[in-house]
Amino acid sequence: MIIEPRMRGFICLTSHPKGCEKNVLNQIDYVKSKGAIDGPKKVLVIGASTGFGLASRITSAFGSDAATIGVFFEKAPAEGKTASPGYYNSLAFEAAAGKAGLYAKSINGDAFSNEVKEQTIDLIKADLGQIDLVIYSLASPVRQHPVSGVLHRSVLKPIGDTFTDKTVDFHTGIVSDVTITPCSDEDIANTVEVMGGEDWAMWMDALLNAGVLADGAMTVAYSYIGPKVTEPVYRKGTIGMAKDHLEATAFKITDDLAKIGGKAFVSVNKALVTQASSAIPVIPLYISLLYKIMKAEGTHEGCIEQIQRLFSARLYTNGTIPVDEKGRIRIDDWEMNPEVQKEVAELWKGATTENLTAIGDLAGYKSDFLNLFGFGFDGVDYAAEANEMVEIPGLITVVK
Ligand SMILES: NC(=O)c1ccc[n+]([C@@H]2O[C@H](COP(=O)([O-])OP(=O)(O)OC[C@H]3O[C@@H](n4cnc5c(N)ncnc54)[C@H](O)[C@@H]3O)[C@@H](O)[C@H]2O)c1
Repeated sequence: MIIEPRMRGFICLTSHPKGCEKNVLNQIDYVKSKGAIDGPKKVLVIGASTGFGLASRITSAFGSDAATIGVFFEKAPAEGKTASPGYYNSLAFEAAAGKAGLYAKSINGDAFSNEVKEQTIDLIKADLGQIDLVIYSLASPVRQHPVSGVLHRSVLKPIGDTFTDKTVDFHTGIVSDVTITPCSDEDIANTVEVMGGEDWAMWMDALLNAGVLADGAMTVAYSYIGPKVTEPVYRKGTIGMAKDHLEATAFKITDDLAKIGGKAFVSVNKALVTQASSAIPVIPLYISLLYKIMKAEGTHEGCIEQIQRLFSARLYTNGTIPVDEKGRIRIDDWEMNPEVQKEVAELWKGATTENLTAIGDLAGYKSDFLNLFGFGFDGVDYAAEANEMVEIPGLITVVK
């Protein structure tokens, strides 16, 4: 079928297999162009199909020749209906890994469930024995708790006060005010259940108890801090409470891993266009302004540049891993540069529908967003028939 983007709100309902392949191949080329990293050899990536998780899988495989197991929750294709982009990304990744002689297998299912954890452990035991790096990169709006069975839904709300500020509808370019009423205590608790550190700790516990973590194994989860303008809805809002919990969980996991000499880290990454971040009010306007400034000064990075730098300049340097006063790795350093932040704050004050295309990088935002779904890549013939039914060979699908 001919596949075109079909937008609904902040998601795109279709994705292009050839375009997703191009997206993955571009990222592989980038990692290869930066040279080898003396990095991990056997890696589990939880949330491996898009965004930072996909970039972590690609960097591990093509930067360090690592064998990778990827866990994700993606929609497989059906006749006349495209798969979700993470599915096609993973297909392309596995094909490229196979060509390069690298082990790569994937598990599609709910990572919050016991079943997916058990399947993953079985696969590690059967194929890899032990792993030396676990990347935890889930972004999800819901989590069914594996013990209580309760379905928790996360919310993106301020705490205490109603929040009003600018936001942009990145499809239309219209800048308007958005008002978000404060959350309830239950909202905070639910968001922490979904995006906090409990599931990360459960994974590490299960892997450790099963004996599938190598001596000195490391685990890294991703967090975000961001600027003052997004603080009420992000870092000081419900999601920020979840990130506080995730960051605190790193210390608990490090204690648990002491017996194998392992360590847990949180890496604070840059704000980027991903499916997860497009859903957060205010963030798209901030990202449009940030991109403009960082591109002008030559410091702009996407997921792959961020993660390649995280591996090569932070995690695997043969020296101590540098952390901030709260024990976090900072790869958002270029974003949080005070000069950059000062410029964003200035632009923010004057941003309107009329001037955003000039003062911000709305075009870059839109193009990155389309790219997430495999659209807008040079070298892909979008007018040609594409086979939506391509499937990942050997994919383990876990249905509860
Ligand atoms: N995007 C940003 O600007 C940004 C910045 C800093 C940190 N982060 C953090 O990075 C992490 C990853 O975010 P992203 O933006 O790359 O998100 P993303 O939406 O691109 O990726 C999410 C991944 O999680 C998987 N997933 C979701 N629910 C799942 C489930 N129930 N079971 C199995 N897999 C599931 C998806 O399949 C996908 O692989 C998050 O913790 C996020 O907070 C994001």
